[in-house]
Amino acid sequence: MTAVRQSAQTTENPIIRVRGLKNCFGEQVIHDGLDLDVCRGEIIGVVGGSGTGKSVLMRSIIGLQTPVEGSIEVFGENTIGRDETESAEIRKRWGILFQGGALFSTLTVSENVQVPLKEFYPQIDPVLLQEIAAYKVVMSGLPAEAAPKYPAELSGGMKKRAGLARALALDPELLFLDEPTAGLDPIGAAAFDELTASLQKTLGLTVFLITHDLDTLYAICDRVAVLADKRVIAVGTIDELLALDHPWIQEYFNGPRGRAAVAGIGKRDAAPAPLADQRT
Ligand SMILES: Nc1ncnc2c1ncn2[C@@H]1O[C@H](COP(=O)(O)OP(=O)(O)OP(=O)(O)O)[C@@H](O)[C@H]1O
Repeated sequence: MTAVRQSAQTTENPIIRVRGLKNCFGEQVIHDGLDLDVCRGEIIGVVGGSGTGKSVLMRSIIGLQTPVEGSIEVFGENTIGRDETESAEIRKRWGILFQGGALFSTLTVSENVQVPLKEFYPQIDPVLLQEIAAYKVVMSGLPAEAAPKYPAELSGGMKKRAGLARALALDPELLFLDEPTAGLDPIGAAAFDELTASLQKTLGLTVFLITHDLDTLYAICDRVAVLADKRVIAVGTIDELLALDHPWIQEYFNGPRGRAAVAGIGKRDAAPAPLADQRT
């Protein structure tokens, strides 16, 4: 890995530590010798061409994909090969927003948010459950009236926020977001970015964020990890990545869309949208 910025925190106390990861599907090798450290409290963007294995990496870290080789530690704990009780203890410290929100269509927003609470705290009082869910819904920028609605009654942006509310249900330390702004219009995407950044600051979250959205990378990511050639080829700030002479990195960040994203961030910084208006 070309670690263009390795702070002491990165090497001494990463919240996620991946070493020598290898993932295969049959003959197809997705990752080989992949290393990555995620620092506590950062928003790290994970980018790479389509099919480079960003989602498979996330699935490996959260235990949905068992690697062929390598080690993965989250919160300092090895996550591979743990029994159910041990892995549940680790799982309840993170929240996940899957692509598209992955809400249960037959449950209301409130009931969706209650799913992880019921899973980990089955004895919890039903009134308290409702109250926590209502709080998480509002925290995610949805109006309180969204709580009794079903996913089919929500816009795309509202579904993402509902998924985020569910991801925040257990007060996680670590939040995984898989392409959270995909399918949102630019205003909705910018609003979601603002929400992510604001929650990260307020709650002290670490955010692992897979995205193709250059605006998101420029607007809210502290560092970016680049996947190519079956591993993380570089990790650092965008400025640090731009200093690297790698054709994919140069094309990605310095191409027309990258330049447009830089110009757009200037405008966005000049006039941030108030959170109350970010309910797209
Ligand atoms: N369950 C699976 N079975 C077989 N192949 C899989 C499976 N999951 C992922 N793959 C393959 O692994 C590769 C990486 O997939 P992944 O979804 O991680 O890519 P990605 O970088 O997230 O892509 P995108 O940016 O398009 O979402 C792809 O070639 C995909 O077809």
